Amino acid sequence: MALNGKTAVVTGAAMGIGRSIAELLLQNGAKVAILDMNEAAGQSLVETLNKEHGPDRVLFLLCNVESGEEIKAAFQKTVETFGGIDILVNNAGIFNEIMWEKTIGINLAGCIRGAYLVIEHMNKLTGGRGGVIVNVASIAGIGLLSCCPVYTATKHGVVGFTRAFAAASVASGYGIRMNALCPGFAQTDLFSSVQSRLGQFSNLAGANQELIEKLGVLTSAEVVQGFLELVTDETKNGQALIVLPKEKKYATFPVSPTD
Ligand SMILES: NC(=O)C1=CN([C@@H]2O[C@H](COP(=O)(O)OP(=O)(O)OC[C@H]3O[C@@H](n4cnc5c(N)ncnc54)[C@H](O)[C@@H]3O)[C@@H](O)[C@H]2O)C=CC1
Ligand SMILES: CC/C=C\CC(=O)/C=C/C=C\C=C\C=C\[C@@H](O)[C@@H](O)C/C=C\CCC(=O)O
Repeated sequence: MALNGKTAVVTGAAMGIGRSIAELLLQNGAKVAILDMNEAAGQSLVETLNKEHGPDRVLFLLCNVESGEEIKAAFQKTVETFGGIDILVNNAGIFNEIMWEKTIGINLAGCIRGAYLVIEHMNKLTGGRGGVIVNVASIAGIGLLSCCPVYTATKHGVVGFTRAFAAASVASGYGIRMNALCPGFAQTDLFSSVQSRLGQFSNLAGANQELIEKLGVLTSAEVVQGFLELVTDETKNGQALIVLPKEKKYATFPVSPTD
């Protein structure tokens, strides 16, 4: 899929990894709707991006991904403004083992909510032109992080959802691909706040620090290297792309237990 002239929606894009994804999409000729619950950061980013990329290519929409109504309204506004939705990036996420139900509601349910609500705009069976969804998961969606069982569960959930949705979409003829981006640690506000939000297993902060030192820390700009491949390469569906400071690789999964 060539990006020039396509329309993308990126959740949680006012800052961090989502912001870098929005910038990359704009640099490649796409129009972008930035959805976020941080209105001040979102508005300020749109002013900056309008100056860099010209008017009428970026839209900020206040949206909490915990609300299906707000996501639905934001998608509708995007379609009215840009004429459709070709790409959805479910990026909004939090790290909070103390408020663990909220973590599930945003990281996992928010992703499912976004995907199910964008189907009506993309589904080839109902007049849509197809599209691609990228879910921002984490390496914690492939392996474990013992300091944060809930965060780990949400990201494993996102990877499982991605693989099953991708297969279901092919089997149903929707014309919608879905892939997961799985970065290691990245220098963002979420990363900086981890120590104060560990909750039940805050005793394992030291082990987490050792893992951070072992794996290294990415910049947001480095994280999104590989993102374009998941969007543009039509052969990529149901894939999970791991991004670390020194390598990028696709995750491999065990064969079906029933084979
Ligand atoms: N920073 C890291 O080390 C890693 C982050 N990730 C994932 O990347 C994604 C982005 O994380 P970061 O950029 O690090 O975080 P961040 O905290 O820097 O940015 C997250 C953005 O999402 C927005 N947001 C949060 N809750 C929201 C909600 N309910 N509705 C709408 N917007 C909401 C925030 O306002 C913020 O603009 C998350 O899904 C995170 O789990 C994955 C691997 C590593
Ligand atoms: C603490 C979370 C901070 C930021 C968000 C995030 O998603 C970061 C993920 C970064 C790296 C995850 C690495 C996971 C690696 C595992 O697959 C194993 O290779 C690690 C093996 C043992 C770790 C044992 C332990 O966690 O104590």
